[in-house]
Amino acid sequence: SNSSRHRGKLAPGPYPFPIIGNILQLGRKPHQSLAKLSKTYGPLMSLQLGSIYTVVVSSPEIAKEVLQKHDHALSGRTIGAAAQVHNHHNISMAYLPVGDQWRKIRKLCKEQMFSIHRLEASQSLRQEKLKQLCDYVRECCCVKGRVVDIGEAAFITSLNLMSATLYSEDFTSFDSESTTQEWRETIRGVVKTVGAPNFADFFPVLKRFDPQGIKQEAEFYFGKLLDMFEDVINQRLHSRNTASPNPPPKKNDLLEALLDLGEGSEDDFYSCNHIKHLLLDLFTAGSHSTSSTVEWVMTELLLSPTKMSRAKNELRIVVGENKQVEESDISRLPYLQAVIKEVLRFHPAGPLLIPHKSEADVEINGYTIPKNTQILVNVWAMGRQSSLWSSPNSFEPERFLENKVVDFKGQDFELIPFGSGRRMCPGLPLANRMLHIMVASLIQNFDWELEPGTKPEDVDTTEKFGLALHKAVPLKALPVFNYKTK
Ligand code: HEM
Repeated sequence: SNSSRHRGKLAPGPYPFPIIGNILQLGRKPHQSLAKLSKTYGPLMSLQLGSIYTVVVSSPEIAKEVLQKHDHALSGRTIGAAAQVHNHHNISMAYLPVGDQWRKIRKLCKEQMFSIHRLEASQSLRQEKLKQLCDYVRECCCVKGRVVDIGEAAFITSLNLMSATLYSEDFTSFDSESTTQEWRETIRGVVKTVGAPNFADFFPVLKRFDPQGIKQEAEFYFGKLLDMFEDVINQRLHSRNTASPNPPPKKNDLLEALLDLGEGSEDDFYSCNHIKHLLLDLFTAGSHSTSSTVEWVMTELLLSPTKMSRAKNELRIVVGENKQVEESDISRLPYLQAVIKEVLRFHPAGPLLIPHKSEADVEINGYTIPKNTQILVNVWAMGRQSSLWSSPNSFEPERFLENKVVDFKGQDFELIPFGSGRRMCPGLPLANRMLHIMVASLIQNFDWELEPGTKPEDVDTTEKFGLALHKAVPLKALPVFNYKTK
C-alpha cells in the first residue's frame, strides 16, 4: 500500500528505529510529546508508528490544507481492532469512509437531531435534567462538607442530556443503583477500549494475539451497550405498536423520527441494528468529551476567583436572581462564552482530533502524503503556540472578549477543538448548548470552594490522555450555600 511513497519527498521527522519506529517517542501524553517534536521537525512531520506511517499537523495553515483544501482525500479513518468488534466499523458514522452511507447518516443527524428546530423542541427535556443536577448538588450542600466529584456529576448529566435529546428518557441517576451504574460502566468501557493505544494496531503480526486483551474487552462492552440500546428501541416499538384506546402522545425525538422514516421502508438504514450502532457512536463520542470539558472549566474557575465572580456576576445581571438560566440566555452571556472558548483552546477534549487517513496521494507544502497515511492534527499544540496566542499558558478568557471574531465552528484554524471540514464533529450544536448550560447552572446556583484542606497550588492540573483528555486527578469541589440554595 505504500508503493507510492517513492514518488515524492516525505515530510521530515525523527529517525525511526527498526520495527517499532517512533512509538517510544509518543510516551504517555502523545499530544505533548508530539508538540515538542514538531518544534524540531516543523508543522508537517513524519513518524513511523510500527507499521503505520503517520503525519502530524501542528499549524493552522497546514490544518487548513488538510481539513479544508484536501479534505476529500484526507477524511478517511484509520480503524483500530477495538472499533471492528460487532462489525461496528462497517455501520458506524465515526468509522465509515466518506461515501454515500456515511453522508446519509451525517445528513440524518443534522436534520433530525442537531438542527436548531429540533434542539429548540427538546430544550425543556434538557432543562429538566439540569434541575436534577442542581438537586443533587443541593443535597451535597446539606450534608455538611460533602464534596462533589465534578467530572462524575457532569458525566451523568451529559448522559442524561443526551438521552433526553435522543430518546426522551432518563439514562441514569445520581444514585448508585445498579442499573444506572451499569449504563455508566458500559459506556466507560467502550470509550476506554477505543481510546487505549493498542499495540496490535501498530504491529499487524500481533493482531491475532490481542496481546493487551483490548479487542476482547471491546467485544464485551460494545456487545453489552448494543444490547442495552436494543432494549430501548424495542420498548419504543412496543409502545408504538400497542393499540390502546388512549395512545400516549407521540414523542418528539430522534428515535421516533428514525422509526417513522423506517416505517414501510426496506432500507437497512433504519433497522434496529443501524439505530443501535448510531446511538452507541453518539453516546461514546459525546459523553466524556463534554463532561471532561465541564470539569476543566470548573477547575480553571476555581483557580481564578476573580474570573469565577465575573462569570457569576454576568449571570446575575443578565438572567437575574430568581430565574433559572436557560439555553436561550446563552447568546447574552459573552463572558461565559469566552470562558468555554478559552477552555477549548487550553484543554481541548480531542487533542489530536480523531485520526484521519489519506485515501489518495496528496501533496502539501512540497511534501507527499501517500495514500493510507494516518493523519493527526495536534490542536492542543496549536492552542499553546506563542506565535498564535499571547501568554498561551495562562487561562485568559478575556482574550476572546477583545477578539470576538475567533470561534470554534471550523472557520478559524487556530481554534478547531471540534475539527473542521466534512469530518467535523456533528454534535457541536448540542455540545455547545450542554457545555454552557451545565456550567451556568453550576455557578448560578452555588458558590464553590476547593475541597477542604486543598490550596490552589495543590490542585493537580496535569492531563490524562485517552479518547478524551481528562484531568489526571478528578476535581472534588465543595458547593456552599448561597441565597438560592437556602
Ligand atoms: C466538548 C464536546 C465535544 C468535543 C470537543 C468534540 C470533538 C470532536 C472531534 C475533535 C471530532 C473528530 C473530528 C475529526 O475527525 O476531524 C469529533 C467527532 C465526532 N463527534 Fe464530537 N465532540 C464533542 C461532543 C460531541 C457530542 C455531544 C456528540 C453527539 C451527541 C458528538 C458526536 C461526534 C461524532 C459522532 C463524531 C464522529 C463524526 C465522523 O467521524 O463523521 N460529539 N468530535
